[in-house]
Amino acid sequence: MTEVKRSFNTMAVGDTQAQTFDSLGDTLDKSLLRALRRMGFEYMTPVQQKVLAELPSLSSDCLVQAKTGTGKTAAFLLPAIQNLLQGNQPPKGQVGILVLCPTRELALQIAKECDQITACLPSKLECHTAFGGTARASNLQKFFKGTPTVLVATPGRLDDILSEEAVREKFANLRTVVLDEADRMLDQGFAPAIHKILKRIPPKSDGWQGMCFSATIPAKVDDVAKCVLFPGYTSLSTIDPNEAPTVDKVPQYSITVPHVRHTFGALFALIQNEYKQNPNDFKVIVFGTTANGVGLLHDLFEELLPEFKIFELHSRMSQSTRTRTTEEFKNTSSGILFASDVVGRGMDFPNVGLVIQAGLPSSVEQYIHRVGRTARAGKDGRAVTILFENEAFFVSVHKQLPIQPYPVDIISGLKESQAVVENGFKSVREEAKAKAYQAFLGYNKTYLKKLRLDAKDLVKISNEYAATMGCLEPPLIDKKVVGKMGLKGVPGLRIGSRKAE
Ligand SMILES: Nc1ncnc2c1ncn2[C@@H]1O[C@H](COP(=O)(O)OP(=O)(O)OP(=O)(O)O)[C@@H](O)[C@H]1O
Repeated sequence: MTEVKRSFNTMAVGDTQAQTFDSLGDTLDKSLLRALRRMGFEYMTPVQQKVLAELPSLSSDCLVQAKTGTGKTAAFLLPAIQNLLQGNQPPKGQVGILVLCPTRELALQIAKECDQITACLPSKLECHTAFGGTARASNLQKFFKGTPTVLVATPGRLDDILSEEAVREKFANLRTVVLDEADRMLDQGFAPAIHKILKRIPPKSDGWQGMCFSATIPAKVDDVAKCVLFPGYTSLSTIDPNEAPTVDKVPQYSITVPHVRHTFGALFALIQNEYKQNPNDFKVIVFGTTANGVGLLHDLFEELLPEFKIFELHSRMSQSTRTRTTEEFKNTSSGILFASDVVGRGMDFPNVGLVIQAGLPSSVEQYIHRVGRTARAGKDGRAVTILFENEAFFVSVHKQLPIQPYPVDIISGLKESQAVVENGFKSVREEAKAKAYQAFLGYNKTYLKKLRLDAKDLVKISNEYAATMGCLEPPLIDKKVVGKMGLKGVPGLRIGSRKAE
């Protein structure tokens, strides 16, 4: 196999010059070094250098923060695997390293990197995955038949399979637990599953190593992280507290359009303008706010931009299609991916040159992680966020983000681009529009205060959004859904079943 040199040698750790992995002959097993060379990893990235040099021992507990796309995956896999190789292998068939991460796509990506890192070991070190959307029974059968020394899992499925005693027994000799995207793993969404998992694996007092990694570590995560870290754990960061938390190499811009309906036209004009400036290997991710909103953008832009390869990735797709599309977009040299936050964190799509966020990001952390899908592994990238007036507070509130107004005038040409968009919408299915309309209402309902809107205004702008899509009247919404959204009695909604239409 040829060696591809993908070097981070320009990235020093503070004042220290980047070092080669080969200089770690005393720390890392020769087979791991050989595999790293094969992967094209010659120099350590700052976070890899810090972890491998500054951890008191390879099995020490740690909380590690480093910017997106700077090699955190290898930074946790290498010490954990090396620790096993130093005589700490669990008995055959037992799980030694458990990695928890938020999405299925990320679990597969981490498992792939683990396989690459262990590829030159004299005997195979198996890495298994466990995540939802796949056949539970056949997955478990593979797990029991094989020797899953490493398991990369999402919390829901792991919690589910740990209800079986035979599965729990596989964890009796655990050496390391990693929380990748630790802040996400410990937030309200995942924390209940994580706590249940922690009750079902051996207690922390058994001495397993805890490792928490993320590009964003809010102060409060420190408290929660303690459930996997012993007091006195090592805290490492490659980010200066006065520095912007996003990758320095990414110029970040925003475009504020007067009304939400202009978001489509602005996105169309922006893509065209960016393509004009950088036509070679034009590889872009456009993040939308909801899965159905992303589905709609995908359907629309497939009509509007037939000359581009268009992809979509969101939670309303089957797992097999998600996995296939992830691989295709990883391997393509150009194309536009319309995505929801299922790929907002951790995913490594090589050579994405531009990230666009259409609509309000759900949090500043989410913004930072999405921007981090570009400028990875030392490459360049750009990021543009399109907001409508009520959403523009995002830029003024988060002054730590180096966001500038987009340097090209998109607004004065909006009329023409809107006309093209409205024409494109004629070919989009009514069902896709209705779903996007409902998702738009639901998403923005949770941000009413920040958007400085009341429920009545929200329905009004949602109906304008529907009109832009070419809906002659607002799509019907089920009475139950309206109740769940807390919009009962708000004027302007059309209540009823779409099935009956
Ligand atoms: N030492 C290295 N030399 C060259 N390339 C590297 C090195 N370490 C990692 N990479 C590459 O850099 C890219 C980003 O790595 P990785 O996905 O681990 O980043 P990350 O810090 O975990 O990002 P995120 O915060 O988005 O999860 C990957 O393509 C990976 O193969």
